[in-house]
Amino acid sequence: MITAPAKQSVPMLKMDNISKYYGGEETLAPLSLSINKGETVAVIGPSGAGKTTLLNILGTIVQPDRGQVLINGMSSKNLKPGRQLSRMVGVMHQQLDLIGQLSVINNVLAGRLGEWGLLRSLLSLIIPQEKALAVKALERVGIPEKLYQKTSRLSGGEQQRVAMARILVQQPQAILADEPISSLDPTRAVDILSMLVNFSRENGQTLVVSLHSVEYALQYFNRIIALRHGKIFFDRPANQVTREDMDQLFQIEEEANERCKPWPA
Ligand SMILES: Nc1ncnc2c1ncn2[C@@H]1O[C@H](COP(=O)(O)OP(=O)(O)OP(=O)(O)O)[C@@H](O)[C@H]1O
Repeated sequence: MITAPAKQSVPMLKMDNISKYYGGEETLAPLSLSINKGETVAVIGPSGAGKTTLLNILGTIVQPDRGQVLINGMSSKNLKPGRQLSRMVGVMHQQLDLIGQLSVINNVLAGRLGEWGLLRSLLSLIIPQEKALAVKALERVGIPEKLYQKTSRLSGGEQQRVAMARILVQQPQAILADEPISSLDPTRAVDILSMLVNFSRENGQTLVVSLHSVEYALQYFNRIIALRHGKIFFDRPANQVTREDMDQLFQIEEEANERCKPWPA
């Protein structure tokens, strides 16, 4: 009997030999990786390793100097900004990109801008469009009562929830979040991170998050991509990462130690 070959699914996110230079310095070395649909991935590494740059390239916010990014099998260069791109990837930046002067509902509905044309987007500032979507998303992140509040009056943790509600409303196939818990205390950090991971799992979305906390990376994510000096230091399932891997990843540079030696007498 002849059996059909197993159908290979297209990776959700793929980087082929990506390089990025800033001021002549190599920020990302030729780097390749592939992330499947529905994977939850933490990107970790020392400060300056290139985590934000990697996420920004995957999110098509920054263009690589060499190589190509494929999103759901399509070159990112061919994805049209607007509806097509917003259905594929949603990005949560460290700074959240909320407009403080606007009410929460308008910031949440900004997740729909990719779907709406210019006129509808402008109209929504006066008469919020698809209000039910915003209400539902705010209920899911636990702050439905903040619907009409001015966003700048919310606490840091509440603003983080607004940014999450905006992603829920956008419903991209892949969510890229850059240090989504950096400004939060440990209890709120756990709330936000578990919410993000649970929502993306429920919706079958791919999730890629950059994190400083190794502990949270190992606890919440299936796969860990570790960067060091713009290169992949290791890339493996979270349950196969060892203490030794982490020690090596974060070890202080020998040169840095040299620099810190006391002056000779
Ligand atoms: N727009 C830019 N212009 C110039 N240099 C940049 C730019 N963006 C990043 N870099 C440099 O690229 C390197 C990697 O930065 P990146 O922010 O990607 O690292 P990171 O791993 O996210 O760091 P952190 O954990 O501190 O946020 C750093 O040396 C940084 O100074």
